[in-house]
Amino acid sequence: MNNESIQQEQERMDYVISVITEEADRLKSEYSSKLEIQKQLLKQSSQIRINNSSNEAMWESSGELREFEQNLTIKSNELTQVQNRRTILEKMQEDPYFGRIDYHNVTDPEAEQIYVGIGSLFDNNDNLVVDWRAPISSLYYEGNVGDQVKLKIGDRFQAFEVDLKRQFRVKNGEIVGMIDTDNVMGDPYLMEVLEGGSSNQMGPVVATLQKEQNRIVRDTLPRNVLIQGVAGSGKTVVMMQKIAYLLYAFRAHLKADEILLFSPNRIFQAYISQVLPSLGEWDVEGNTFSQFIQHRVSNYDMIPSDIGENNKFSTVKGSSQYYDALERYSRLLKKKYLLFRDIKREDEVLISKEEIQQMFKRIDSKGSLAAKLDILRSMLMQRLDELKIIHLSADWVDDALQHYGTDHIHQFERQTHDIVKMEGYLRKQVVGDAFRIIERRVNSQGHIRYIAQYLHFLRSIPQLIDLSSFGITTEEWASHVEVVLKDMKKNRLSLYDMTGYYALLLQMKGMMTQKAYQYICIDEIQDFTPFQLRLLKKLYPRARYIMAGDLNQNIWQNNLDYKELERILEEEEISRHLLLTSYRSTQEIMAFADQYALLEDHRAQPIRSRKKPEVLHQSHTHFDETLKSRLAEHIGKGERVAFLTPTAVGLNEVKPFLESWGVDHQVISSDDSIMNKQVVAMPIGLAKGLEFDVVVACGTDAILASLPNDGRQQIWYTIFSRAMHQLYIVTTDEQTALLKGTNPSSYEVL
Ligand SMILES: Nc1ncnc2c1ncn2[C@@H]1O[C@H](COP(=O)(O)OP(=O)(O)OP(=O)(O)O)[C@@H](O)[C@H]1O
Repeated sequence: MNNESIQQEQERMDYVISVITEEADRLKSEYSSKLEIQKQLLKQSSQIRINNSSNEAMWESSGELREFEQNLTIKSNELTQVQNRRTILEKMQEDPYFGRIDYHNVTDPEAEQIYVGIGSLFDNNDNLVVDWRAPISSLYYEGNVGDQVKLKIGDRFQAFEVDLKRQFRVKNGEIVGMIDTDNVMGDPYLMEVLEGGSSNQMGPVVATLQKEQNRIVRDTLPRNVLIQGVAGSGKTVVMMQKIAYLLYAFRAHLKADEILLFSPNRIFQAYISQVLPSLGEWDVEGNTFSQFIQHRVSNYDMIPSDIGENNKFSTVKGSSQYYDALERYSRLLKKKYLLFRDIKREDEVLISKEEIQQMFKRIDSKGSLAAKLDILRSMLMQRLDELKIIHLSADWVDDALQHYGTDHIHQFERQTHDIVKMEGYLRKQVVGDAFRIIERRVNSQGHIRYIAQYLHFLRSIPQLIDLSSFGITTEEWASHVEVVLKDMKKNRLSLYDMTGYYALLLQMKGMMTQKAYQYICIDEIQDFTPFQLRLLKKLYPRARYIMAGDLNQNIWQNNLDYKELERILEEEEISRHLLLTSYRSTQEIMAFADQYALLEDHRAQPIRSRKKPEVLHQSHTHFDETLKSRLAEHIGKGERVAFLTPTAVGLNEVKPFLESWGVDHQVISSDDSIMNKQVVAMPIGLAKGLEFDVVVACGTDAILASLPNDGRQQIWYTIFSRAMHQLYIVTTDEQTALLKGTNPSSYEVL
């Protein structure tokens, strides 16, 4: 590339930056004046009062208030839009675009040119920068020089030929690298990005998004999408870019808060939290499934769980059979087994549970259990109205009247000028006050013993599910229910029971008000149980599902297979993609890790090479010194190092080493930690989806032996594939079971 072209490109970039700065300055003052208006409106809103001097005045003033509130919402949306655009412009001032494409329409030889960046920019009618998500920008991702690419522009397909593909590397508005790429060279900037260091936060990947990834990002037709792929193949990257793409492509109909994104844990959630904002998309709701359920069952604490603690009981509770059992049980509840409690005023039974049971039986409803319970609720409210009339002359009302303050009585007297009427009013008030709380309880179905009902459901499981197919005897199940009961008494529930309990609540209470998400995006889908997914489908039946996962990383042994997934999504179309190129780890790391992969056809195709993984035996005398000196080298280069163990128990082996070494480090053993140190130690359950420059895989054979056989390979595969550049494996001794069956030429022994 000659200096003249670099200079020309820099001149153009300088001009583009000046246009960006102009728009940014204009928006700055627009923002200030809009903010001022907003403040004024807020001030006014606090002064508005509903005029209730007459019905007419009340209607009029409440209409005004509504109009005022609408206006306020519009203004606040405008303010957010301006602010979002300002943030994008701020980023573009530093790095206005990353690519240029020269092309022509095959039916028209006139040459065209676009510059592609994270946002669009216009100078009068000139499109100085095209958003990476615009249809024409696909040429940057799909086209190599000389290629013909068919694109759907508007509603028709057109074919384009790429004449030039230029990539820029820009720092603070200066072009520091510029390359014209062709088919032969591949993507040199991609290699540069991949050779770079890892970070505490994932960034957007728009400049080097690959063709196969771009296709998935832009494929919006199918209702449901499943992105499968080997570790580090960019499943998360694609999912995040796809969300940003959807928000651009359907901006007229889709708002960011209509997308719900599930992450495997909160540490990962923090890791990806900046990707969408840096693409100009805020407000996508992120959640872990545990948080999602805990938020809905707030009266219980969730018992934390670790890999290997999942036992045969959780397998049952995560299964589709358990969900079927719950639905059958709910149908049975329409006829019998519902557990009610008396409706009482203090100690006095107003409506006994037997009476409620009779009322429920009398309801002839063809609808759901929830609908039948809703009818019951109305009947109970009616009954309470009758009881209120009866209670007007009750002794307890007489007693209450004795204790009424004289001021209160005088006030009524003044209003009525009639002693008999006054007493009537007072009695109504006393009864009304006493019944209000009872009515509220009935309204929220407080007469149903939900917790007891869930326990009853648990106890009924042997009649509803063939437990022997899960290797469980009826006696074992019964003693397990006792354990759950003990936990419930301490206000604790496992994720599995909390989910089951919530699903049963939904059957009884109906769907309650659920937000209408248009898209549910699930990363690490293999970590979900069939039960959890059926619950989500029940909650959001009309949502489209975008899912990413890798069965080789099924460390929780949740028994989800993709056939089951189709059934759960009710045979709706699922567009499947398989990504095999590994962008994260080197060829040597993946060659080693692949020996632990269960799926034959999911073999990684890495594109970088470095050193083979190195094995260190703890029993060797120089173990400590060797490991320390190796790691010190990495740390000196600014690389991030993670000690990863199969379970939290494994951390006990790592801690003494790190403490005696004295290196600044962080031991992460719970989901709510913030990862911020260069050296960390954590169990793999918390490192799902993360990556580090260097991984030290630790875990003695004793820990391994405590894990169920089935999940071990997936655990090791997941641990090894977190490493980008270098992998160390620490074993207890030379005869370790861990390396049995692996090819000795795939690693070095230190
Ligand atoms: N096209 C790309 N350009 C640059 N980097 C990429 C690209 N695709 C993926 N990467 C990088 O590869 C790494 C792995 O990506 P990502 O985490 O999305 O993979 P994954 O398939 O979700 O992995 P896992 O299943 O192990 O969680 C990240 O550092 C990501 O930034």
